[in-house]
Amino acid sequence: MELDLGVSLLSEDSNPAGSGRPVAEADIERLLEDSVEAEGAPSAAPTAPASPGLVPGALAPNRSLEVGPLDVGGCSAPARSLTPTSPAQGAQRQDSWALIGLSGRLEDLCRDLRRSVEPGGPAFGPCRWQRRTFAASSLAAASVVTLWVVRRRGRSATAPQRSRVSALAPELVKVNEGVEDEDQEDQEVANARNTRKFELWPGISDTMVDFGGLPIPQRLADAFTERGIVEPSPIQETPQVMPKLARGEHVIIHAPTGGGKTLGYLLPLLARLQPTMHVGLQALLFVPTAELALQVGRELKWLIYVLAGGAEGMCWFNPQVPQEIACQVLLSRSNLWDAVRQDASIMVTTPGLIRSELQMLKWEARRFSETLKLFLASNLHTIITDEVDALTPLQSTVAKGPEKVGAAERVSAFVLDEVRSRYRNRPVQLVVSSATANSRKVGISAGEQLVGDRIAMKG
Ligand SMILES: Nc1ncnc2c1ncn2[C@@H]1O[C@H](COP(=O)(O)OP(=O)(O)OP(=O)(O)O)[C@@H](O)[C@H]1O
Repeated sequence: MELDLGVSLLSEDSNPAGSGRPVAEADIERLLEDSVEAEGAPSAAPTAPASPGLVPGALAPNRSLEVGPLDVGGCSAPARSLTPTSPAQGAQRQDSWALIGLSGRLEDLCRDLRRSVEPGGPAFGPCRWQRRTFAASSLAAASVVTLWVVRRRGRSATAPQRSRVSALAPELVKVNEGVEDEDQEDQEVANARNTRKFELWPGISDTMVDFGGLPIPQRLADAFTERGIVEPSPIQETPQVMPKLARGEHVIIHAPTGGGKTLGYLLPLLARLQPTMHVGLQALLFVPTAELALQVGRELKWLIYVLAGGAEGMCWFNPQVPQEIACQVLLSRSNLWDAVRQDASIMVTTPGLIRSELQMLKWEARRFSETLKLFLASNLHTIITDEVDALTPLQSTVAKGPEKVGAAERVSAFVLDEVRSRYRNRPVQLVVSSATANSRKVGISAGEQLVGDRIAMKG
């Protein structure tokens, strides 16, 4: 990890040449100016005291605010004096700086910044969604990043660094020093990055019974009994599977063929379907072949039928949606547009199909490409890759053609990029299932490659 991450973070929004170029003093100045100009009406009056050195209330025109000097990852900004030209600008600037003094905001900001510099983390997302706060507090935020990166390298911030940050915003130093245990911090950061807590089974008022650590509605347990499913299979009752999936954590499920992996990932997925405000998939499920897509689709449709309360039932998580359209199995490119039109919640498909559609749209119709991006990313919270060994480049030597090589990763990366850049860095749960018992190692490393984390599980 580079020490100048803070600088890149600053440059992401402000630097048209993209990240990486050191931020010039003019960029920092422009960020501060932008934050004043872009905010329009003054923000709500801050309820906590402003940072030391700031007088409460608006900065009067011609009254100066002293900032710096600051050294962020090798880019030094000398002390400057910012002078508002109107009372409104003064009020906004004062509010912006006062935001730095709000410890709740600060904790959020610091957490997001830590997340963004975590290796493999969703780089730069927070700059966009926290633009207001971030732009307003760029100088201080960059200092936090610098401090934190120094901590990650096992060294303390230098005394001059500390005193500069402490002079600028003492609360930032406190927040940084508040976390003593690095392991605990890492765990916290990883959890915050990966998980998104949902109410399970929203809209279902049945009694819940336990199935492998996951509460399931009584109506489903009864239907299982009729099918001869009276207790969870060994992989289904492994604590690392359904309870973790229900919490939104990434999981690699590895068990021999017929071990019950499919049900193991489908139940938590169904439990996590949410009422959504707008159009778009909630879960994308990749399988290597059309036959498998049909098989998984059939299982999903049966589960949805039972959960919806039989033939006439609507979707439990959104009573305005008929159960027939909740899950779509995509077997041809035209099916994809049916799924978009019908606003499916779960799509089961082979990644090659979506990939070829995306490629076509790139050349043919940017307008449709926007629609598809919206459909794929606006509500997405889960990507499941079944039979991962058959879908990754680790198998590329035996793959039949370029379309099969890495399509799952490419589509996942495409969708994740969309989610990160447009939807406030919303975490997406990644689930990987591998059945090839005699190539456990391949399955796990392929899974890790897709999930982007070292996660192994017993099973
Ligand atoms: N707990 C259970 N008790 C009894 N039968 C089960 C249980 N869980 C799943 N099954 C049944 O076992 C069969 C195989 O399950 P499933 O398809 O989920 O296995 P899998 O591990 O996903 O296999 P594959 O690797 O082939 O995808 C299915 O018919 C399913 O309905």
